[in-house]
Amino acid sequence: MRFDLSTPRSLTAGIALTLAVLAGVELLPARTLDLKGPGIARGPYLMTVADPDNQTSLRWLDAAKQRRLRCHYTRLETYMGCGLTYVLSGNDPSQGRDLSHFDSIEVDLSYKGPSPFVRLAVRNFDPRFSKPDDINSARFHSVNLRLRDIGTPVRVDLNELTVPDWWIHQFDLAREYNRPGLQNAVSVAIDVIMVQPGQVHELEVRRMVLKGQWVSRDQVYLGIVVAWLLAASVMALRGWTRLRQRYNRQAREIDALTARTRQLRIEQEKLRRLATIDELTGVLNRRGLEQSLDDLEAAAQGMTLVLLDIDHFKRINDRHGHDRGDEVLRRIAAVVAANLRASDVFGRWGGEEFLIACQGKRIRDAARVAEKLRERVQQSNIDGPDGRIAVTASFGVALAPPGGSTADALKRADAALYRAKEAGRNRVETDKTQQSDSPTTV
Ligand SMILES: Nc1nc2c(ncn2[C@@H]2O[C@H](COP(=O)(O)OP(=O)(O)OP(=O)(O)O)[C@@H](O)[C@H]2O)c(=O)[nH]1
Repeated sequence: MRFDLSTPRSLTAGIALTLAVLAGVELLPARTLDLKGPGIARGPYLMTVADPDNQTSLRWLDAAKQRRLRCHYTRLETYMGCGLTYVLSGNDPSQGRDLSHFDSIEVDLSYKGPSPFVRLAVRNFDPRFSKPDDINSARFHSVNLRLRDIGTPVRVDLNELTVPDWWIHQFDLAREYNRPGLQNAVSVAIDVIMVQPGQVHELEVRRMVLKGQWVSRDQVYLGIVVAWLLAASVMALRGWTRLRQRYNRQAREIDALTARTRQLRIEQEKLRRLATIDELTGVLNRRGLEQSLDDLEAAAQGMTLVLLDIDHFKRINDRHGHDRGDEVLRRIAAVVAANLRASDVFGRWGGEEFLIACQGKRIRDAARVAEKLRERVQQSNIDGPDGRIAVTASFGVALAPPGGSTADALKRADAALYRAKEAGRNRVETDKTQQSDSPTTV
């Protein structure tokens, strides 16, 4: 199963696992170390010095079990030890046991005597300052157990152990060395201090067991937090990657759509152009001309219209054939186009008839343009296998004043053209009804 926190199933599984781990930590049996157990510590040793008299002042009451000891000093000695020691180091006095994993020590002891408390002490060998040949240089930690606290098994938290002032003063070390720490404990002792001559102290140590967790709760909690953070990070990363992939895919789709739209626009433009272009001559066809005239009319700036009709074109067709007739049409279109301005609108109005719309021209100027075109057409004789084709054209010119009707102007241009034909062809006639010399431009 893929662990995905975004699914309710995985989330439930994650929560269940967390609860199971938390419960497991609570239910896990405690880690124990019985100092009196076999092979754990050497001893217990009586706290004697090499003074043969002390042998009698300090002795086991049960030599076989070595649990009960009695101290009775009859006179003041240099060292009046009254207690027992468990040695945790082996042959190498600098190698002790790491007790830092333990939280507490359970002691079961009894005491009879005048002392108000019994002392529990642990020494820790620290290679930074402890010397193997001087056990006193191993850092001393102790806690005093008052009489009301003993007699029955008592649990002493290892945090209660402190480094006493006398030890700090004696070694005068840097402050950080005086902090409690049991990473390398070399001995654990139970004793009575400030023993006076004549006093009798009886001490029995029945149990000394260290207790702790196999895994520290803090570590477990930290592990759980880290695991959830990791899972959340993986989720976030996966989500981000998915978003990124979706974004890239959509970006690619948008690119493809944009390219397709661009292509369609180009094709549409091509089609639009094709629909407005005369296939034979390549100039605007009637539809194209009508669109352009509509635009000019909408601009309301006025225009002059020149209708051009090839003279006796039927005869050309008849004499030279339809193909040559087509060629003449193409040639005339080219000649006219070459003699117009870019702003002029020009196209084939139908058959052998062409229309020129000049924006903002006086009718006189338009007539002049028509005259020039007439000459150019006349000069454009077309040579062919069956001889030269003489071509002329007649022109009708009319004015569409600003805001005036183009259709009306076209009729008048047509009437003028008719007159040109009537008058013998190869000539320019202008519309008489709307003659005006005022410019149509603003
Ligand atoms: N080759 C060719 N001929 C065409 C085309 N369109 C029209 N025509 C011909 O053009 C001729 C026009 O003849 P008419 O309208 O009688 O006019 P015309 O012979 O030019 O006489 P006028 O205009 O009076 O000088 C017809 O014979 C049409 O068939 C074309 O695309 N190609």
